[in-house]
Amino acid sequence: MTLGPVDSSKVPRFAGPATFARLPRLDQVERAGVAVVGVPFDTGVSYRPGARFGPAAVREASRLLRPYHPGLDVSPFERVQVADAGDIAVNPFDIGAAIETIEGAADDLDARLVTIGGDHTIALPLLRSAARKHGPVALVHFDAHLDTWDTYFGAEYTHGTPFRRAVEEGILDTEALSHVGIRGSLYGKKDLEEDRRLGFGIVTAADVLRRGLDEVIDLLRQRVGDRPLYLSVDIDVLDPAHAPGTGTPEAGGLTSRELLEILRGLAGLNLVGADVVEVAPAYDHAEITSIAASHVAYDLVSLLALQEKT
Ligand SMILES: N=C(N)NCCCC(=O)O
Ligand SMILES: [Zn+2]
Ligand SMILES: [Zn+2]
Repeated sequence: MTLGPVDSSKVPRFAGPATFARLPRLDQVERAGVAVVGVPFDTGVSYRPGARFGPAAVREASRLLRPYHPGLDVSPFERVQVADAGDIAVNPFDIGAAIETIEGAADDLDARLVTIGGDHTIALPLLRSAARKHGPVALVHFDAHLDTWDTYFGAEYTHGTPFRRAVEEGILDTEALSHVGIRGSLYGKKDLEEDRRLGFGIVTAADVLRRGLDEVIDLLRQRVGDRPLYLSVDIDVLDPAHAPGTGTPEAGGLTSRELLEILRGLAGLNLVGADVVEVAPAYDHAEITSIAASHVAYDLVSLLALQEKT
């Protein structure tokens, strides 16, 4: 038996504290198989700040999530105990210290994690922790941006550089790395050359439109195979119409429907952890972005739940 969300037919959805999907806190359950954890950190951003308020906004926007996922035919919170592990208390003044804290907290949490950011810097310590448990992991990275740049103002640990650091550290399986949703201006053609040299394959936002969802899903599944897989979702992979509340928006992105369909197409892969990052609520309107992110997180939880034997 699992302890599920607060029953919305008994306690109105808009009442009470906002845990993710109104789930129990981690300290209210004996053990969780899947934990949703927040990382309120945005010291790594290159443009608009504000993703430190992402976890709180996504939890608020998650009040309307219901317990059955028809697209994946699963009741995730029955299939596995899911709990909200709260926020990791990270140092907002010291990026290195924050990275260390995130890595340690992820190691200590005895559950598969869906992490809510926070800016994209946080993917690096989360990948380190995943690789410590599973060995180098495959990555499907949804983003408008490559995030394989080298440095900003001489800084190595930023939201534009986590995946280059991860390849350098040997924590990614370089046979199985994909970006999805890439678009927008670059610093130069060499950005793409270096990204390819690191081992990444790119599905651009235009590819999603022109090649279509099924072909894209097939390609991603083939590249991942049965390797342990980490999914990282930068909410700016969505078009600014679908996610205005983010720090580095780029025109011409995916719809939330396309993103959710691709995620569902990855069901059955050996998912070991996931994040959704870069929600900056100050630029949001009518919770458009945080609702999209809460649905992404629900799909990620559901994908993890599906892997549990019944
Ligand atoms: N990870 C995100 N969202 N953005 C990276 C943008 C890096 C840049 O300013 O060039
Ligand atoms: Zn991005
Ligand atoms: Zn990113």
